[in-house]
Parts: sequence; C-alpha cells; structure tokens
Amino acid sequence: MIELRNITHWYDDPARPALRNVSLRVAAGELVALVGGSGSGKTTLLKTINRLVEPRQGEVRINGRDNRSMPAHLLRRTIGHVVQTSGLFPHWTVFDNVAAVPRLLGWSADRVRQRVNELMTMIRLPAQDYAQRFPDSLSGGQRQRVGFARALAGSPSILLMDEPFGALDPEIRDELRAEFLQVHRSLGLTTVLVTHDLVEALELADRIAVLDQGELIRLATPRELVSRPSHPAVERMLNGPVRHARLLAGWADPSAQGAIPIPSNLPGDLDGESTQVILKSDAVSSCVAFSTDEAK
Ligand SMILES: Nc1ncnc2c1ncn2[C@@H]1O[C@H](COP(=O)(O)OP(=O)(O)OP(=O)(O)O)[C@@H](O)[C@H]1O
Repeated sequence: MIELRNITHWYDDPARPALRNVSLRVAAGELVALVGGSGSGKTTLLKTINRLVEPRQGEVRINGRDNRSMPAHLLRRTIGHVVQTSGLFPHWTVFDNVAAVPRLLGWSADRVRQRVNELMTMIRLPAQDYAQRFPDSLSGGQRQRVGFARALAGSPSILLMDEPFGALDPEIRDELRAEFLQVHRSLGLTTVLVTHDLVEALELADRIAVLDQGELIRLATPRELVSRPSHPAVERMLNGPVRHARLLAGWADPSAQGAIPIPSNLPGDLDGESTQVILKSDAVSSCVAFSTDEAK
C-alpha cells in the first residue's frame, strides 16, 4: 500500500508549487492512473514515491513505513520503475539489463540466471534467442518488454510507470497494455501509472486521480469519473476522447485500426452507453526504460 500524505513540493519558487497538499492512498494490488494536463504534477508526484523527488512537505508511507526510513538507493531496488525515455543501458546485453537489480541485491549467479530466464519467458523474448542481444537490435516493442522485465526483476510489489506505452503504434500498444494488465493482476502488483491518455486510464485503472495545477481535483473509478466529472477541468478533459466515443458508439467498426473495446471488467458501464472507444492518444514519443538512477 502506498500512502501519500499532504504532499507539497516546489522546485525553484515556493509561490509556484508543482504539488499542493496532495493526499492519495493506493491499496495493495490496485492500479491508480495519474492524469492531467501537461505540467499538472503527475511525474513529480510519481517520483515522490521512490524519492527521486523529496517533497518539501508531507510524507510518503509504503506498507505503513515512511519511505525515508531506508536509504533512497535501497528503497528504489524494491520499487519497479518504468520511465518515459529510453534508459536501457545501450552497451549492456538484454541479459545484463534485466539482471541489473538482482545483481545489486547480491543474488547468486544461478539465481540471477534463473530469474532472467523466467522473466524473458514471461515477456515472450526467450533467453536463448534474445539474452545476448543489445537494445539497438530490438524493435521498440521488444525494448519496451525488456524494460518491463528489468523493472520487475527484483520482484517488487510496487511498480511506477511514466507514459510507458506512448511511442508504440496502436496495435503493439494495445497488445502490450493487455499483457501489462495481466502481469499487474497475476503478480498482485500495486501500480501507479502516469498517462496523458485518458482512454488508457479508463481502460487500465481501478481508480483515476486527476491533477490540475498541482492539486488533486478528482479521485474516482472510471465509471464515476465519466458519469460524474464533478469539476470543470475534468469535464473539459472528458469532452475529448470519451465524448468522441459516445458519439461514435453504435456505428464504430470494432475492427477499425485504433478501435479498442472498453473491457467488461470496468467497474460498471459507462452510463450504459458505449462499448467502443476510438483511441485518440496524444501520448508523447517515449519508450520504456528502467530508471538509470539504479545503476549509479
Ligand atoms: N526538475 C525540475 N525543475 C524545475 N521545475 C520542474 C522540474 N520538473 C518539473 N518541474 C515543474 O513542475 C511542474 C510539474 O511538472 P511535472 O513534470 O510533474 O508535470 P506533469 O504533469 O508530469 O507534466 P507532463 O505531462 O508535461 O510530463 C511543472 O510546472 C514543471 O515545469
């Protein structure tokens, strides 16, 4: 469980805080998506969890313990982090990239090999074919899979993800999202996902936290958010892709490129309306990587 308590943070100017008294609790096994406009504080909030940002005020508790109760570099070995920019070490093989945290954790060579093999099977890049390859010989989607494997290598219970699906073409993106959701559930991970893409948040999250100018303005299940925006900024946000989906509901061709079904496991239906969302992602160019901070 992650508890963010009254988090306030500013970088340079106390008069312009990036986060204003944000409190949020993410239950064990839950997936919470952070959404909001550019500069609303999503990445800053995510980084307070693994102490890449130390908030000026407030505290972060992980499984009941203040996240400052252990050195930051040790804390980060217990929290998977998949970041926006490519951070796979280019001169390291896939094996070495995935093995990074287990080695930092001091695992034996046999145990590291076993763990890497297991993860590479999970991401469908069998070790015998891919372990000795270098990142630049992989496709974007394959690199992204390696990024996930790397983030999960130390068996963290918490996963932080910052725009992990943004750079991929729609088909690969949908496939990876579905795979990720399966992994999140089967491993019982507690996940915080930053995304620009509201449809992605609606599709994946148990709850969605909406940030606006550093404030948490709405925390709701996808269904609640869509049916009761309760804030003008949330309404504006929903006037984008979701309204689009409503307009297109009923005649959208489900086989059309970019069309994805809203999963039946959403907590409720969208006011009994749409079963199809036309994906309108404006996500930025990105690929998945492990936090390079770990290797320092
Ligand atoms: N390292 C930094 N130094 C100074 N200001 C920063 C730094 N990082 C972020 N900020 C500022 O803090 C605010 C919140 O930024 P943050 O990156 O958390 O927002 P975001 O919602 O993740 O944005 P985006 O969606 O564009 O990535 C912005 O005003 C940003 O300019």
